[in-house]
Amino acid sequence: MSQFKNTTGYIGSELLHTPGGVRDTYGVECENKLNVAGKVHDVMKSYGFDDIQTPAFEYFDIFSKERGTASSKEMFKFFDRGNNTLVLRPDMTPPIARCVAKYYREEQMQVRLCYTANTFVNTDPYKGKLQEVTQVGAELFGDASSDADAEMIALTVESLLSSGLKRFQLEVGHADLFRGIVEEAGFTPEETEKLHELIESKNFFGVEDLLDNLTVSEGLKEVILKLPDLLDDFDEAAKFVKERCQNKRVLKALDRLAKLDNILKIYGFTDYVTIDLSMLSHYSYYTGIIFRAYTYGTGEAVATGGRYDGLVGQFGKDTPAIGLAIVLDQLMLALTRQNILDEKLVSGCILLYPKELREEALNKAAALRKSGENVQLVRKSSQKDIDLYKDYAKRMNKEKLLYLKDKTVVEEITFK
Ligand SMILES: N[C@@H](Cc1c[nH]c[nH+]1)C(=O)O
Repeated sequence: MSQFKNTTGYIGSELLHTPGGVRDTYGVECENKLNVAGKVHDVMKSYGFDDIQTPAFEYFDIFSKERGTASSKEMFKFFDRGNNTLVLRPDMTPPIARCVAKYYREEQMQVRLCYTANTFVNTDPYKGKLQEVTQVGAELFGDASSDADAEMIALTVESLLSSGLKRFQLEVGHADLFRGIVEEAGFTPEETEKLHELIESKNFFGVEDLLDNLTVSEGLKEVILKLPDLLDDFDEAAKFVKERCQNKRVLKALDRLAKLDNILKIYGFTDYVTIDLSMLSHYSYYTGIIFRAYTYGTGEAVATGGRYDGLVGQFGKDTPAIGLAIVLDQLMLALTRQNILDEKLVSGCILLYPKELREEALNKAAALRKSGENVQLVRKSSQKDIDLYKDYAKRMNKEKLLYLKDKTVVEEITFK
């Protein structure tokens, strides 16, 4: 910040800014955000998840390269007094995995944990991406079954529906498909990274170019180039791949997706789900199914998740895991742009009293609060007209103004 007082001594507007990439949420927007977070959280609780909170910053090692989370350059780093490197968590999954290894080390059965927490990613602020987002997430440990896969997909669908969102698609893939294909092709890590990058940025001319310059069978080439178009019929897509690639990892992944597809039919959520065999994982800790949900109004995913059977083991407890996160800020953006949210939430009341009636007012406010009403006390200035208070109550989106006129008379003015 350059200077915050100008020559006349007034505080400059620089002081009112937040850094690029982070923002304030207030008023109706904040109310709506907390409401939606509450609804999603209720769905997670209804699936038997218990709450957990972890610190906003951790030792760097929790998020180091081996964990397979966000890259080091995408993290906000700083030092404690002992010169340890700390990071603002870019992702909730490694800290929860750490907790499971620490607090549930002996548990042999499922552990279900959920959270509402902010994550911080140090992206280029000029790219317009939020650097702090709220996630409402759930992680299921100790269950390697395809039933668990399907349940987490169902939970994602139900969480999104609970927010009021109606039109969205959950794309489901498998982390081992890409890995198996490049393994079969015998690509080097550098070639694999390049291919990953090109597919991720949907640069299929680039992909074709790259494949033309590598030694790779026609069949595999076809698989890599055609996969993104094979979204309509999973069985057809799987057949197409199997005819061209017999890699064990790939076959196992296809088998797993077929099982998932069958269980999802029982949930009745197949309309919301598309199996996309070309999907890539954005974090390398994923080992099984991966998924992301998209809707209108934002290009970014409103939910992300996947299976990560190797991560908790890195913290000392070998256990399978799968989880999801609803990206609340993206979801709110979509709900706003789709006109699903209330633009004006009216709630609570103001109890206005002259100072002579203080005791009556305090008693009345206490009684109203006990009965569940939200009450804001305002002492009336004898200089100010009642209309000023009416306008104020409206501006503050209150449902009503209660004006204590004398010991027993309350004038009620409602604004709904
Ligand atoms: N933490 C992941 C989502 C997730 C939760 N559990 C598994 N994956 C993300 O931020 O994208």
